[in-house]
Amino acid sequence: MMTSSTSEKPLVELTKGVNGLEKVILREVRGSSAEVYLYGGQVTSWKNDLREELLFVSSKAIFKPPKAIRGGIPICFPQFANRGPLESHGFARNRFWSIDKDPPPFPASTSSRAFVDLILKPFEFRLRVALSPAGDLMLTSRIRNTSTDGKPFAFTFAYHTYFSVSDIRHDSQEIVIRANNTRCTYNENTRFNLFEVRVEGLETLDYLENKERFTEQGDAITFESEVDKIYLSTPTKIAILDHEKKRTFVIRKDGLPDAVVWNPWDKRAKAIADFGDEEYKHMLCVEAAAVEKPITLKPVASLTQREFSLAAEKSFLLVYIVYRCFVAIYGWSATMTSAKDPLLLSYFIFSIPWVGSLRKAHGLRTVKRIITVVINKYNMNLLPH
Ligand SMILES: O=P(O)(O)OC[C@H]1O[C@@H](O)[C@H](O)[C@@H](O)[C@@H]1O
Repeated sequence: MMTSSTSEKPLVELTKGVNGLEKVILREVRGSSAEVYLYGGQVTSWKNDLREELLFVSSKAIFKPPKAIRGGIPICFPQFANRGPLESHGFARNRFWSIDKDPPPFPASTSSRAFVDLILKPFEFRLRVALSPAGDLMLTSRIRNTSTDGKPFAFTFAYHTYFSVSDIRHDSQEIVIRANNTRCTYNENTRFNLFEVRVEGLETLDYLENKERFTEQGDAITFESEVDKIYLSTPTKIAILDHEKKRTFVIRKDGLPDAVVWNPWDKRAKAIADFGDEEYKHMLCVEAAAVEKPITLKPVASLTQREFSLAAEKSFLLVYIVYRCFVAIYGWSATMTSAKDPLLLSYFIFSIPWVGSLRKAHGLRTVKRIITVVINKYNMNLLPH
């Protein structure tokens, strides 16, 4: 399992973490790293090459059995939430896993040298956590039906990922008007905030909320209250855009059709003992999952493999705005004029001084609003499905 590097620190290191619990540190030469606790087989840290933490772990997390660690990537297995007779989210997240010294060969080839193989017995749940040279985090679960009673094995599953985000809330503004000694205030919840955290890839999909089925509206998902939704039949790629941190998380998943989106918001946060009252602002769970339809393994050693990877890409607000404007203008002119590319390009170029003069006359805020309205109106997704 352990691989040496030419740099000072090893690529894979087994060490002690909080409360003396064993953890494995994965490092890549460019500086990215990840940490995995054997307790829960749980990733608790993933840092990019600038050593910025990308996952959220609560300051109140209890690193002690039987409580699962609040944050990182707990694994929900063999039951998601309370959808069955077991404890909430199953037991994989509060059992001790072992290092799998002799894992069976991996079907998928990987260029990663920083990885660890874990196993949860007696179920034969094998987990590989790998860090790619570019700093992407990859988790692969291989689960075998080891039952000898000839029965199939059905389970639900989730990689319950807690992402670290700048501030999940919409930018709420209090406007105060004074007239004749009367003070009038109102809260404007600006849906036009370009800095909001948004999830793309789930719009227009069906979701379950409190066991009822709804359909998401056309816009990308933004947050202004508690969210606990299970999106169904989701694409293999979902993105979380966080312009304030200049970061886009790209989640890629295979064999996990659902995606759970969870943030407890202020009231529920207060009711969770191992979670800070204000911490909901800086976390967002987007979980690659199989919830609605359990995964069923036939009897006699049948095996399934479920993959999941995370990339954190730098995003630049200006480039994003320009891109979205271009896409919006393209969409508009294609509908209105059936114009061809050179004409579209000229629309785009001519729009730049127009944006400049609008800014002079009405301020940056108005320009931002107009741009966002156009973007939202045409709802051009950044990600191809
Ligand atoms: O407190 P737990 O058991 O870790 O669960 C946290 C949340 O996990 C989410 O995945 C569920 O959708 C929520 O319903 C749940 O509240």
